Amino acid sequence: MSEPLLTVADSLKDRARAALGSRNLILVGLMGAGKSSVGRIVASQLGIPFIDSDHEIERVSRMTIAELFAAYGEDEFRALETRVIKRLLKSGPRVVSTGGGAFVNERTRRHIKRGGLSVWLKADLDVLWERVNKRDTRPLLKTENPKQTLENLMNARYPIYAQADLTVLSRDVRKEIMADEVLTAVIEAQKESPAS
Ligand SMILES: Nc1ncnc2c1ncn2[C@@H]1O[C@H](COP(=O)(O)OP(=O)(O)O)[C@@H](O)[C@H]1O
Ligand SMILES: O=C(O)C1=C[C@@H](OP(=O)(O)O)[C@@H](O)[C@H](O)C1
Ligand SMILES: [Mg+2]
Repeated sequence: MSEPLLTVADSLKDRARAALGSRNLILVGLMGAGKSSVGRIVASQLGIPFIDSDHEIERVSRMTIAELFAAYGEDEFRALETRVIKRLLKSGPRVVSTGGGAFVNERTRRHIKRGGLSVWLKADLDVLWERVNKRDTRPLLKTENPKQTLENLMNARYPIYAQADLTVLSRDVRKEIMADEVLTAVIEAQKESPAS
């Protein structure tokens, strides 16, 4: 009797899982890029735990991100974010979705670079804006002109996100398709650098 053929989708998951090994996969990029929602799908495809650093920060502090910014300011939030991400990356494999400012912070970036394979979900301004303007939970966008603020953040941060190991273009396609593209990028990276 012949062996059942693996479906294309199964082989994508399996190949990505093998390529990742015991490393963590860390999603970085601007607000609205899809780190939290795509990261969750990627983890479930890979069959490994998913953690969103913002959710973990909210869990340990018992405050929302907005409350933390309001009560302690951005610098304190960044210090807490560094500690939480350092701890989350201590063991793997996991998919860790970070908040948009995490990779921009030098200390946090160092932990991410050491802690696994980083993926930048890169999107253009209109895609990001369409997504973030539907919710008012992001303290950095509570400005007179939030779209301009987002554009300023893009200009300041994109050269830094470009230091991530991999880049995947985040566009208006289903989140499942974005997740498959992340898996494909993990496989491709392994082909280019099999020792890693
Ligand atoms: N590929 C996508 N297509 C449509 N909507 C998306 C896509 N990716 C994310 N979203 C939506 O955009 C918003 C921001 O996504 P989220 O995952 O929270 O981004 P991030 O964590 O990078 O800020 C959410 O409402 C999410 O459902
Ligand atoms: O870009 C940033 O500095 C931030 C992004 C947010 O996460 P998302 O990128 O998941 O929205 C959250 O960590 C906080 O509001 C600060
Ligand atoms: Mg998020």
